[in-house]
Amino acid sequence: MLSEKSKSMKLPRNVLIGHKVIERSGELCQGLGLKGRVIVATGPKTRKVAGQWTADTLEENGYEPSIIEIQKASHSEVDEVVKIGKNLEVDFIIGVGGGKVIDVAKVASSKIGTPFISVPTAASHDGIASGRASIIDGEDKVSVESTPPNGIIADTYILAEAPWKLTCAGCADIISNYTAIKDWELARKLRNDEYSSYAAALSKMTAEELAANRDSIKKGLEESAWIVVKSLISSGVAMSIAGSSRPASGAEHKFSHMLDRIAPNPALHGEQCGVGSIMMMYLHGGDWKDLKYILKEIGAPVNAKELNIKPETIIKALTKAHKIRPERYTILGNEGLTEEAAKKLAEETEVI
Ligand SMILES: NC(=O)C1=CN([C@@H]2O[C@H](COP(=O)(O)OP(=O)(O)OC[C@H]3O[C@@H](n4cnc5c(N)ncnc54)[C@H](OP(=O)(O)O)[C@@H]3O)[C@@H](O)[C@H]2O)C=CC1
Ligand SMILES: O=C(CO)COP(=O)(O)O
Ligand SMILES: [Zn+2]
Repeated sequence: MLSEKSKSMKLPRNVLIGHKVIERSGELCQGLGLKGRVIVATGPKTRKVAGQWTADTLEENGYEPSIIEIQKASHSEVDEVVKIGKNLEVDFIIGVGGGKVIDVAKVASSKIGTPFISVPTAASHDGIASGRASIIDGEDKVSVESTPPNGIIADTYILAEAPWKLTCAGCADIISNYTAIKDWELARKLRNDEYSSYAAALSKMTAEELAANRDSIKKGLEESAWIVVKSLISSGVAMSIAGSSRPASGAEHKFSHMLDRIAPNPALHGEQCGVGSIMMMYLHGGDWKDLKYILKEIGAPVNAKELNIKPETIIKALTKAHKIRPERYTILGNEGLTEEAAKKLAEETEVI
């Protein structure tokens, strides 16, 4: 009954995008009513690029920052941040870095119950703006529900200087929304899965916008960082609306997560999702050639060789991908692909 229906959505409140907006970190935090002590979680490289800068800016604005360097997205590092945060009685946490740093800071702030500000230094995937976090937990490395950032500071000057490969991976993560949506629609039809047409439309539109603007995505162009980070934020919001990663994660993500488990040297998250998306689009009977063309134009990998992953590992990942998060129904079904079908799929799409 409609009268009994309820839904809670947590979304970022203040988003600052632009050239050297890190200098306005204090202003964003004040706008959110934040005061006092803050942990600035950052990485060894990203500290030099933006972490120290953020801490200095906050200090100039009357905050008391303490910098913590994150090495790995692991539970022990989350626990360490939580411990330090409780000891210092911090008022909020800022994550300044790539996905690893953002996820650790996101989960730690959620555990302490403090606000969280996301300051991505690389436009590498859509976790920078979402309420999802991916922490290494033995075999398990899919995202889990956490708290979305209260604020986002996306400095295009920093993002444009990040390794270009990371930006291309972010684009591919967005392009993979095309197949994630197809899987979600399938699960709705076959399983009556909960579905949000708003979240699906936003996710699809985000991929379409990025594809339409791909000519402006070029190395060294600050405009590119704008386009990509806006898309990543939009995709993150789609996930927050849905209350799950469904709008941005389907069979192509299962394939990527399986590669993370079995490949000796996995490629970047978005790179693997992009290649997975080509193959899942083929299975859906969609225009996989166009999707491949878009990825190629962006400069993202489109085959096993470019991922630097062996063909046999690709086939194995295809046959085992359905075992990731089995409750999420996708084009891979409950049984997954046979080895022969997986080989044929990878060959026909020229992934191997
Ligand atoms: N929450 C979610 O929904 C999702 C989370 N993930 C997770 O995110 C992580 C991957 O994130 P990703 O961003 O690709 O990789 P990392 O955060 O591991 O960053 C990759 C490397 O790039 C460096 N780096 C980042 N920004 C810059 C910059 N501007 N200049 C120079 N170097 C830079 C980092 O430095 P440093 O050493 O300082 O960190 C690091 O060495 C994984 O843990 C993955 O599981 C992936 C997808 C979705
Ligand atoms: O990467 C994501 C969306 O792009 C999150 O997906 P998962 O929930 O599959 O980790
Ligand atoms: Zn992703």
